[in-house]
Amino acid sequence: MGVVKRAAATAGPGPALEVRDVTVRFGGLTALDRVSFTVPPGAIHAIIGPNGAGKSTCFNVLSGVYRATSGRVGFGGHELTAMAPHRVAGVGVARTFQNIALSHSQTVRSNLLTGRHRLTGSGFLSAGLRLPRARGEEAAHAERVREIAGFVGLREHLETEVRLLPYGIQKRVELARALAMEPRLLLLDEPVAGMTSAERRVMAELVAAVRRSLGISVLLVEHDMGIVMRLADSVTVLDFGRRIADGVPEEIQRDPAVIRAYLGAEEADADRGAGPDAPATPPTDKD
Ligand SMILES: Nc1ncnc2c1ncn2[C@@H]1O[C@H](COP(=O)(O)OP(=O)(O)OP(=O)(O)O)[C@@H](O)[C@H]1O
Repeated sequence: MGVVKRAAATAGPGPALEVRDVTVRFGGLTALDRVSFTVPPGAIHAIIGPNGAGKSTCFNVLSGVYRATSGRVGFGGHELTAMAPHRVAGVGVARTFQNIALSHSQTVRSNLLTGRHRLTGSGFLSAGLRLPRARGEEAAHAERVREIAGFVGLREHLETEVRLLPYGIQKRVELARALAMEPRLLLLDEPVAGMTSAERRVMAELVAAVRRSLGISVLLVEHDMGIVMRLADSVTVLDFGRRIADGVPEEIQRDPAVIRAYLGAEEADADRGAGPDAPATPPTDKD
């Protein structure tokens, strides 16, 4: 992995993310029920909980995909709950997706350049006409894409079409595309899902490096408790849309309500005949 600095435009610590009393209802179902938590600048914060707890709904509210029924999400003076996804990205919040959302028939380079479009000051018209300012910008974007690709260990794959790469590397391209947007807060939706243990280790190191080297805050949804307990400074636990615990990983692992929620989920899976690979896992750091 190479060295990359935070881009000048986003230098300095970003603001805190403040989620306050967010409720989301789908008809009669309350997917999130007055959920609150804070992600301080430069922190790695995880949201965990059994299946159906409301984690994805929470991400979708933060990234502008879902509108909250009530509550607020503040980020540096911006109210995210009122914004469409492209505007959320515009204030420095980038996300990755549980299922990779890249242009598979395009190269890694063009996927990363797409991630930078919101930063293109001279606009597509002048870029199309290749005016001098646009040409300068184009070169700066190309250089930054090379740096970011180096940072996530993708430089040798820049000219490869995404569909030809192994899954674990595609997940890194997804992370790199989010970084190409020069975010101040990164929302990672199950970044190690479906990976081998070697790929998981690489991704965990990368996420730690994103915070350490770039100072970017990270909000993480992840089922792999080993990764969560190793990476996160603090954890919010959801169950049936409610926040049942919030604290440092060591506290969370010992919290009786958390243990009950996970054991309850396991019993429910057992009742439904789910096998030993059922995803609900009590939050130990041994898996
Ligand atoms: N668009 C939607 N319309 C209706 N119900 C929804 C919608 N999105 C989520 N839900 C419901 O809201 C609840 C929370 O779902 P959500 O996907 O947020 O949970 P989760 O914690 O991310 O689960 P998993 O770990 O399985 O991904 C579930 O009961 C789900 O069925």
